[in-house]
Amino acid sequence: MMRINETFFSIQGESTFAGWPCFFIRTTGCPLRCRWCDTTYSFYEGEERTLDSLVDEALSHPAPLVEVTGGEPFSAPELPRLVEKLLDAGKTVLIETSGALPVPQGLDRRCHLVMDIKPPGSGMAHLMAEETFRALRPGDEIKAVIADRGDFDFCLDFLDRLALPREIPVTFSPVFGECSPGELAEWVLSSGREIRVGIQLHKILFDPERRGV
Ligand SMILES: C[S@@+](CC[C@H](N)C(=O)[O-])C[C@H]1O[C@@H](n2cnc3c(N)ncnc32)[C@H](O)[C@@H]1O
Ligand SMILES: Nc1nc2[nH]cc(C(=O)O)c2c(=O)[nH]1
Ligand code: SF4
Ligand SMILES: [Mg+2]
Repeated sequence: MMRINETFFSIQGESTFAGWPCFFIRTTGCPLRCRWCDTTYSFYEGEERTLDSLVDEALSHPAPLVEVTGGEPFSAPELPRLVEKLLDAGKTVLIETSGALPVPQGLDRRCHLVMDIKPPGSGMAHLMAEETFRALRPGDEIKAVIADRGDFDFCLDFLDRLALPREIPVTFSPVFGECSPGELAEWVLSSGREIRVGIQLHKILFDPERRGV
C-alpha cells in the first residue's frame, strides 16, 4: 500500500517532456517546505492505494508517460516497487524530486529523474548537496525554480561545481506569478549557458488554481 494524494491524466507541464499527455501519481507527504510550493495540499491529504491499482489505472490511459510526483516521492518507501511495476508494464516513468533526498536504494534506473536545485528563494537551499546530484545519469534532468537574480546566480554556481555531462539537460522555470518569465529569459540569454527556459505549461492550458491538472 502507498499513501497517494491524487492521480490525474493531463498534459505534462514541466521538464523536457512538457507537452506530452501524461498520467500523474502524486504521493502524500514532503519533508521540505518550499516558500512558494504550489502543492501544499499534498503534505497531509491522501488515501492508501495498492500498487497494482495504481498500475491498472496507469494502464487505463493509452499514453506511455507516467510521472510520480508529490509531495516528495523519495520519502515513500514503496516507490522502488511501484516504479518497477510501471516499467515492467511498459510505461515510461518520470520521477519529480526535490534534490534534498538521496536516490533510494534499489530504484530501477530505467526511470528518468527530474531533480530540482532549490535555490535560496525557496528557503531550502541548505538542503542541497552536490553528492545527491552526482547520482544523475544520462536520461535524467535538472530543474530549478527561480525567484530572483540571486537564485539564478546560485544555480549557475551549483551547476559549475557539479560539472555534469551535457547529456543531462537543465531547465530553469520562474516562480509562478512572482518572477518575470521574460526577465529570466534575458538572464539565460546573457549568460551564454545551455539552459532551457520552462514555463509551467499546465498553468497556461488550465486554471492555475485547479488541482488535478
Ligand atoms: C510540487 S513539486 C513535487 C515534487 C518534489 N517535491 C519537487 O519539489 O520536485 C513539483 C515541481 O513543482 C515546482 N513548483 C512548485 N511550486 C512552484 C511554483 N510556485 N512555481 C513554479 N514551480 C513550482 C517544484 O519546484 C517542482 O519542480
Ligand atoms: N500538468 C502538470 N504537469 C506537471 N509536471 C510536474 C508537476 C508536479 O506537480 O510535479 C505537474 C503538475 O502538477 N501538473
Ligand atoms: S519539495 Fe516539492 S512538494 Fe515539497 S515543499 Fe518543495 S515544491 Fe513543495
Ligand atoms: Mg504541480
